Amino acid sequence: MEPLRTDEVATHLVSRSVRLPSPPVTASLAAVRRPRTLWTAPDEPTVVGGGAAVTVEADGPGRLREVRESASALLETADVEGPTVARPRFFGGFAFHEDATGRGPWADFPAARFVVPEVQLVFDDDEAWVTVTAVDTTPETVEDRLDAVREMLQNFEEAPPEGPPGVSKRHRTTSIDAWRESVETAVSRIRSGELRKVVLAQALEVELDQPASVPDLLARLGETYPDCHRFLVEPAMGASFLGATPERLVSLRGREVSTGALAGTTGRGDTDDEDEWLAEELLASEKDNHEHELVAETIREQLDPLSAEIRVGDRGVRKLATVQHLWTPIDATLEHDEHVLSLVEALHPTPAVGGLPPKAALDVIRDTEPFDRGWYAAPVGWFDADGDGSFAVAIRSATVEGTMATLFAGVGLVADSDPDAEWDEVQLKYRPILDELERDD
Ligand SMILES: C=C(O[C@H]1C=CC=C(C(=O)O)[C@@H]1O)C(=O)O
Repeated sequence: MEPLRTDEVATHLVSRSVRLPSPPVTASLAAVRRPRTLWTAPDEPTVVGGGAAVTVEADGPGRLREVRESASALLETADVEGPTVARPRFFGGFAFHEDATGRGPWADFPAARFVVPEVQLVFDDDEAWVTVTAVDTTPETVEDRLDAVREMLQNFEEAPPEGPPGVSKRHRTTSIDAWRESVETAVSRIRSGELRKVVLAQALEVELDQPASVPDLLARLGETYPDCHRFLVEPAMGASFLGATPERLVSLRGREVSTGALAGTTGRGDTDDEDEWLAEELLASEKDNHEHELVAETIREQLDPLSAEIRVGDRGVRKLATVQHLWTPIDATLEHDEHVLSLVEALHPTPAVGGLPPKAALDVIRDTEPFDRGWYAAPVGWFDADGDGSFAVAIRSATVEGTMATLFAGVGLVADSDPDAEWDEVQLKYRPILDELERDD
């Protein structure tokens, strides 16, 4: 089906849900058809989506508003029967830059793309629900399809999990010399007062020994990074974009907002003592605290005009399998009702992935990075008919297409950043995905 452009007349959505004996998440993802969706987030039901009942795309500076308007028109008139947990939702995301170029693995990724899955499975504690949504059809047709999908899921034979596919070749988009030069130039611009912080990234293209199984890859990421947001978004054809990100951009329920600042990084120790020492060193580091404070301060400033109250928690250390980060939880209560996409628009890109001032930082990123960021470091997530929703920042991520994968990782640069230390930090941030692609032998 052709995506709906935002200037098209809305069609009529029909959606029905039924409860299922909980099937395994990975098998469900393997069973549904493209474009597939996966969303898992701490304290939220996991969602698997298959197919697209409707697709909304937009580009340019008004892309978030356009998506919201098209989606709202569809959801407001939808004929929905089912419990709230199983309600149809739009899943998708945006490119990092509003004028996305779609180079390299991003050829099929527009500047903004959301789908209502045709088949949506929601896993909430021990319960699972399947929802079928279709456009311009009768409730009876949707109910028949729901029966067929339920039967297919119940009879689906789960294949044994595949291990990592193995990596045969690697190609860096940035050499160490080019990196040193870029970091030195960025740092001197920061020292001269032109900007305060910029996040520069690299891409790593890897050739796999065999095509990666996306459901298995995501399942392994879930075992190693259980507290991260895991996501999968796919255009109908072309690459899959997936990741396990520790960074929540924003979640909105009613008027309650949850977000946080995540910036400042160190490695994990080989022993408990070394790990603790690294965490203490991170908490005491002037450079990392400055890098972090710029993010926390900007999020507070961006939420301020929309909020009746903002609550900033204590700064602590968030430990992940391969790195540890400085982390400050930030919650707010909104003054008025808002759509989550308005908050996404206000917050993206935070200085954890862009920089400060935002425009100067984005110019440095565009002028320096020799590859297209595409959807890396951009918002991915979902929203519903009430404008509630949840978005993560798509870092610790990669595109996967057949036997090719492209991994992305970046670092925040401030006045006293050292090019070689930042290079090492980028390599650490490739690990979550690379570890699941490489074979041990
Ligand atoms: C841009 C990335 O990480 C950001 C999030 C946490 C810590 C960061 C840092 O310490 O530089 C980055 O700002 C990435 O992983 O690609």
